[in-house]
Amino acid sequence: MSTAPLLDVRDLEQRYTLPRESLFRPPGQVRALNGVSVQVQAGESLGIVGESGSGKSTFARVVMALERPTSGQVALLGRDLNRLPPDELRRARRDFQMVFQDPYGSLDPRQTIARIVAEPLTVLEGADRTTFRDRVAAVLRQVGLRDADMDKYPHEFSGGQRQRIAIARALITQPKLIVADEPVSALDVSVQGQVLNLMQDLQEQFGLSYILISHDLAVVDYLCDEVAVMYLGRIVEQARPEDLFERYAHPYTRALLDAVPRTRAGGGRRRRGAQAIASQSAAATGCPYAARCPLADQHCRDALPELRRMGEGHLAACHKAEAVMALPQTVMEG
Ligand SMILES: Nc1ncnc2c1ncn2[C@@H]1O[C@H](COP(=O)(O)OP(=O)(O)OP(=O)(O)O)[C@@H](O)[C@H]1O
Repeated sequence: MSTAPLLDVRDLEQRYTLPRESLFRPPGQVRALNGVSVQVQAGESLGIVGESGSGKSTFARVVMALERPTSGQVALLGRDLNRLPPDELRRARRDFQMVFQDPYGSLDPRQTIARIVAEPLTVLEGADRTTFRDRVAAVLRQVGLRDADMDKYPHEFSGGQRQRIAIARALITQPKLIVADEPVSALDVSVQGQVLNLMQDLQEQFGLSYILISHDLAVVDYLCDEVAVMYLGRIVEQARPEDLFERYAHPYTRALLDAVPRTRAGGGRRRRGAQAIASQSAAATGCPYAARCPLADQHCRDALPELRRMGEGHLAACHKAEAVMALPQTVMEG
């Protein structure tokens, strides 16, 4: 039996016009999202990985309806968020919340934890924040903090605790989807696991879905049912984590895996190594990855590869996918 997805993203395009370099030249454009389609089922989690500049944060902002896409659709529970009147969009925000990367920068230092955590309710229900103390206390307990913490200020907490506070703020509206943009990358490695465990527990308890954006493949492996690999605004591979790590079909996925040595199932999480910044000056035709790809031939430079099925639930946009899958996939023996 197939059920309607919680989130249905279709053909998302986001172009930014760059400032004119000179009066005599037309302004340049960045195609931050280039035809992204993806679905998330209720209670399931999607990881988005890719280098800096691949469009991950743009995807998060557009899915959160913080910016309107140039074209394409973001439907949550069957409602196209970009077509909702402002009032309905404000009410719909109850169902999707965001957790940001920086637990230091994302919490207002002048506000108490109670006010910070109650903020989404204030926006939604417009009532006085003091009436929300019981609900704040309840979510603080859910994230492993104490009732008394609500009268403190952010500087009194460690990085991991601040991220728990940010998660509490996202949880307070009882959302169905939480978009988490690099939720643990600013934290010590020892604390990362605790926050990911908490996110997993909350998912089981409340049937939440996550979109988890990370440059760290180990993080998405831990928490996600499915992983999409982005390169220059496109999804170039999408699969269950075990397939992505053990049967990857795109050379860019291999390059990402090579950049972060790790072991599966061993808790061998590590911080990222040096990551190249992807260039947006991709040729209009051909595979955007061809210039960096060791397997590229003339066909790759001429024809854009579409996403195609490589196995059950496994998509890859590579003319050489079969050859990539036939390579010894030994990079994971970290
Ligand atoms: N408001 C904007 N105006 C112009 N260009 C933008 C804007 N936002 C993003 N971009 C460009 O869009 C591309 C994708 O950026 P985005 O921040 O989404 O990538 P990312 O994968 O999230 O990178 P990072 O991991 O560094 O956050 C980049 O080339 C970036 O410079």
